[in-house]
Amino acid sequence: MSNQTASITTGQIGFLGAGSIVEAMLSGILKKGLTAADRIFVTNRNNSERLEQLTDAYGVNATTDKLAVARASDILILAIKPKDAGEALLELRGTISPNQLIISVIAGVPTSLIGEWLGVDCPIIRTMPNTSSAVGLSATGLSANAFVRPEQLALATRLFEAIGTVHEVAEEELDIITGLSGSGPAYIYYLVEAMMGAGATAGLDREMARQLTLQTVIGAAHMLLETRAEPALLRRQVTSPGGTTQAGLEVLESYRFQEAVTAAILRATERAREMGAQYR
Ligand SMILES: NC(=O)C1=CN([C@@H]2O[C@H](COP(=O)(O)OP(=O)(O)OC[C@H]3O[C@@H](n4cnc5c(N)ncnc54)[C@H](O)[C@@H]3O)[C@@H](O)[C@H]2O)C=CC1
Ligand SMILES: O=C(O)[C@@H]1CCC=N1
Repeated sequence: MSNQTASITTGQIGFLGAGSIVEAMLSGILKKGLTAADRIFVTNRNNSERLEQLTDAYGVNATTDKLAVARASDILILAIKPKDAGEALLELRGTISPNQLIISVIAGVPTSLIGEWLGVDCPIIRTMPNTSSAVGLSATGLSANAFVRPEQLALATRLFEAIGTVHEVAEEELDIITGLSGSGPAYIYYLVEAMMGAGATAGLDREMARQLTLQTVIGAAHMLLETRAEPALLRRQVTSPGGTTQAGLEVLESYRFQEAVTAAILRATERAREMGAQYR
């Protein structure tokens, strides 16, 4: 089966911001053939070395002329930090027309505030992908404001479906999605760091500990997907009474592992809400 998807737009796609999430999205979008690299324009605050790096790696166009990119983009993807959003979008005031589609990946910042900064009633789709976009495995949530037409929502959905799964949600839920699956890859990497480190500390070759850990994570994810069984049931199937897993889980429980993970996700969600309010 081909990995390629038909091109989703003949127009120009601009990225305001050229950081980690943009690189992950570019990589996924181009791998899937969603559009030609020469239809993509990337811009950032003033780091021309970074722009050159993206041009070399992906063949996209890059410029520090943000206003030109904003004006010429049929789809403008906002990928700047929440703290920079106000300044950056106020700079674009007067350049955006209601015919353009704005897609934001900015954590915490509501569509109402983006529209206010841009000074125009335009279609805005707020999204929360994650960096697994680079390998076509993002878990993305998205929500459209009242100006988005059905075909624009369909286009954005196709764009994110090409780099992972998509859930359309109420806008308030995006803050939870930010804490859960936007930040989520970092929690998994943190666990993997600990597992690999423990394997090596206990005496395994580091590369072998890495391979065993990764295969364990992939295997567990596939078990959850393919059997559709509850994680608690799959956990019990691994846990022989009085055995090694029970001994290990008891230690995790003594460190309140589940409480820690729950608190982390709730705190990240709260932080998304704080950022939306803090930077307005
Ligand atoms: N990194 C991640 O896993 C994810 C990040 N996000 C969101 O994406 C946004 C970007 O995050 P990262 O890529 O991680 O950040 P980053 O720090 O790697 O990149 C930010 C980019 O914005 C540019 N920038 C700053 N001010 C600007 C301005 N005034 N005009 C134009 N460009 C400007 C910077 O030059 C840089 O290229 C954030 O709002 C974040 O919440 C969303 C999903 C996942
Ligand atoms: O850490 C952050 O704020 C961003 C949003 C989700 C992932 N990274």
